[in-house]
Amino acid sequence: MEIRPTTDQDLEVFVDTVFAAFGRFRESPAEGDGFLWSAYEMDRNLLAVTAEGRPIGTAGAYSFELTLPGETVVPVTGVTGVGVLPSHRRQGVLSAMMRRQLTELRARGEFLSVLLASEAVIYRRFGYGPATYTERLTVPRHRAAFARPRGTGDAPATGSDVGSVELLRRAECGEILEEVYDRYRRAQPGALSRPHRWWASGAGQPPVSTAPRYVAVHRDADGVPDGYASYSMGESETLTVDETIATDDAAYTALARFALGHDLVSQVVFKHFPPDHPLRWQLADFNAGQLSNHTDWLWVRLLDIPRALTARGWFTDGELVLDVDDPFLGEHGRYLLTVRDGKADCVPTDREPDLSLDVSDLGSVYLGGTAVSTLVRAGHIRAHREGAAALADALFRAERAPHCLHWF
Ligand SMILES: CC(=O)SCCNC(=O)CCNC(=O)[C@H](O)C(C)(C)COP(=O)(O)OP(=O)(O)OC[C@H]1O[C@@H](n2cnc3c(N)ncnc32)[C@H](O)[C@@H]1OP(=O)(O)O
Repeated sequence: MEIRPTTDQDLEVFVDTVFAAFGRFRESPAEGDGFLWSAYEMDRNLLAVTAEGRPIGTAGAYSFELTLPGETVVPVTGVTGVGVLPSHRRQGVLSAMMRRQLTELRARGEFLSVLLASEAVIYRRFGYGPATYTERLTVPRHRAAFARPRGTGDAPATGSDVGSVELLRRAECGEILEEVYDRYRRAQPGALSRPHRWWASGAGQPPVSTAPRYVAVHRDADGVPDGYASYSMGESETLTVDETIATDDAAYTALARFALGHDLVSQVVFKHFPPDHPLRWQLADFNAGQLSNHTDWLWVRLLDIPRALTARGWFTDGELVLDVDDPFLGEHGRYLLTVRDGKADCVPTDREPDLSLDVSDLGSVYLGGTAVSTLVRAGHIRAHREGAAALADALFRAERAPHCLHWF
């Protein structure tokens, strides 16, 4: 077996191999998936081939930006299109591709890679940890009344809207979606960029794909778009919102009100509902909205620990010694992390550790979406002194729960 880089000439064979690994036929893509492969960067992908030259495995890489806590935007690799033909599984093909890919990413100077895992049992061994989560909120319309907001004097009350909502179709508002998404993702920890070629080629799920959708565009008091909700109405009088993107809470609330105010609808499903979103608190009946499909979304892998830890913003001062194992790459390091005034310093140390952890666990806590204390209680992370987990919880916290809804 050989693993080789691909070029544009390999696009067809790469796509065919990915489809075969997923047991799908290219001729009948799943509804709304769009043409994901039109965003492939063929100079970044890998193909595993047999000695006879037959393709058996694929691993792709996209160039994204990721927003870290503290509104820091950094380059990351989005690993994608990973597959091995059913005839060649459990013989180490994926492991060889992952090793090659991680080595190449480091050689390019990358310090973070991310992915969406098809199965949660695959990627921890390669150093990835689940770092953002998503869920679905279903609200029956007859229970969707909003609580009366508390107004203070002449100031706008929470949930009151000084803007407007315009109803458009997906085909007529591509530029607005792209522009609003870009402003949103720069301030949202855990969010990924959606490069122009994704929107231009419809590579992804709605509303990136050009599947027919209605789009409610929210504009602020000056008429500038500051949010959108892409949605469709389907079976069982259900209105399904693909994604709600808003640059502030007022725009989000206005779009939620818009969706929940539809006639001929008995329930509204908000896909990709952010885990810490206040919408349930805004409804008169706290239990009106049912959360379901809570699942992992973005998995994070640190390739350069000091660089990754000093790149993000921090919100509490403190000092921790982290003892980090990276079994897949056969590495081990002990680092003194010192945070002062929002910035971190991270240097090798031989001091006694506060916490011992695997690099995959560091990936899970890195964006602030998984509490260190949870992983201590789960037996993943070892705390060596009392108070270490609580301090680490406070340190790794982000300004809000990280959330990613880009599908790739
Ligand atoms: C980012 C993405 O693209 S996610 C998409 C991932 N791809 C898919 O889900 C498509 C369908 N599945 C596949 O193509 C293959 O099963 C893959 C790519 C997941 C695994 O490829 P393989 O070449 O079989 O993996 P490999 O032989 O290197 O396995 C390495 C280890 O992981 C384990 N492993 C690999 N896949 C799985 C799995 N799906 N479930 C449980 N264990 C797994 C193997 O048992 C092995 O364990 P060991 O080291 O203890 O023996």
